[in-house]
Amino acid sequence: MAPVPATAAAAAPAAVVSTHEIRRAQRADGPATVLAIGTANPETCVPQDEYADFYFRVTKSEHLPELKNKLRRICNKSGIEKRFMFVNDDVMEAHPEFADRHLTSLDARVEIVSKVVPELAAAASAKAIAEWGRPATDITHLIFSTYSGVKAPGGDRLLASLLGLRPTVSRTVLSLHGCYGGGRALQLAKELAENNRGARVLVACAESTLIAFYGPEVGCNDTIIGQALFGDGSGAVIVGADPVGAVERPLFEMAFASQATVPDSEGAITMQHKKGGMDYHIGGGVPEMLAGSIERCLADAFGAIGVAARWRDLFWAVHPGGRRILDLIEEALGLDNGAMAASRQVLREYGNMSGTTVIFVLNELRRRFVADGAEGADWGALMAFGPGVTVETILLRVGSGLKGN
Ligand SMILES: CCCCCCCCCCCCCCCCCC(=O)SCCNC(=O)CCNC(=O)[C@H](O)C(C)(C)COP(=O)(O)OP(=O)(O)OC[C@H]1O[C@@H](n2cnc3c(N)ncnc32)[C@H](O)[C@@H]1OP(=O)(O)O
Repeated sequence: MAPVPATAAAAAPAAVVSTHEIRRAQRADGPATVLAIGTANPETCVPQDEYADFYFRVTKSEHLPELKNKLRRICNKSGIEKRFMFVNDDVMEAHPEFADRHLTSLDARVEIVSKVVPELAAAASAKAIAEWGRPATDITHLIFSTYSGVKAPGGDRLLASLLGLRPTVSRTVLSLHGCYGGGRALQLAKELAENNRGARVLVACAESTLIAFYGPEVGCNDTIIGQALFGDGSGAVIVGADPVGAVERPLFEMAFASQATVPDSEGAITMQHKKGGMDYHIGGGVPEMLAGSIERCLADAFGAIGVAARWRDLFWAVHPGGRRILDLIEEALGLDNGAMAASRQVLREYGNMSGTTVIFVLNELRRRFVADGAEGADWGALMAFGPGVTVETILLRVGSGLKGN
């Protein structure tokens, strides 16, 4: 053992405190709680019934009428009415190479998204911080999730600076989690908030399809399905334990969180950055695969905390990956058609914004609780899915800030 220098020995505390005591003092007393939510979208809004015309025009693909009809058919059945996006006529005029995935375009795409995605996240975060009611410098941890982040220093650094966060804010980036990014970020925020007394964690998810926007190709149905479903948006949540009475408003308590990987599902959803933009695959059997796994995930989660839950008594914040996913999950759990109204509303108004969508759903649920005085369900489940295939489950309880509105 190395000798202890005299100066270090002199600086040692008089009373010996065990690391167990130090650890106990660091832990929060209560559960991680959602304290504020904010959302934002880019300006360009395309109605779903005009999307096929827009897409085939800007990608100069009118010579493929069968694919255009297929996109129209899927758009009609998508349960989506409109979507927001950064891609518009100006972007495509400035970057005609984006229309052809075989041309090199990743550098140009990264150049754009590494600016606009953190800016969008800043817009959503600023709303969350304003609602929270405390200064941005009280944020202790930042978790930034996006599939557009392929650069260092990353969007988390730009976001922290746009918001004026303290230089000691502890930053983490989650990348390429796709549609389970929001669920993963919230789970991580729960761990941080409960294990660091006084921590206030800003979760910011932001997605832009610009990184993966290219023209249609015969034989590549993934492109058509992606074009029919996905949109751009950002959602931000502030999570902390032991809310400060007069200032902070507990919206949802996070009682338990878990992650599960669906067996034999590795190739079902994939994403990979390539020279012509982000390549993705969404297998045809994804809705069935999720519907077949969801009940086990819920039973395991409620079993772990010893709560006997009846599915139809819960409130639901489920990632609306596609209309059929919500239909099959409702069927698998024996739920009424209205159980996932918040997810369906977000799908209708924004499409699938990948990892950020579940935050929009949480915001919509909050809106509904405020509107009806938090009548009804006390317990609920947030569920998000993505590549892996990965299922994130968070058990929620309505917070005191939503009761008696
Ligand atoms: C803003 C714009 C720009 C966008 C750019 C794109 C950028 C995307 C970038 C993001 C990539 C990230 C991906 C990774 C993350 C995924 C995470 C998830 O959400 S996981 C969840 C991801 N979401 C899902 O998994 C979507 C779930 N699916 C659904 O919700 C529904 O199936 C539906 C709405 C698509 C169609 O309604 P439904 O009642 O089923 O109607 P029908 O039975 O009548 O079929 C109509 C047509 O659809 C066809 N088709 C169907 N599926 C697929 C497929 N996978 N594949 C190909 N085709 C498919 C079918 O063959 C038929 O064709 P046709 O015979 O007419 O020629």
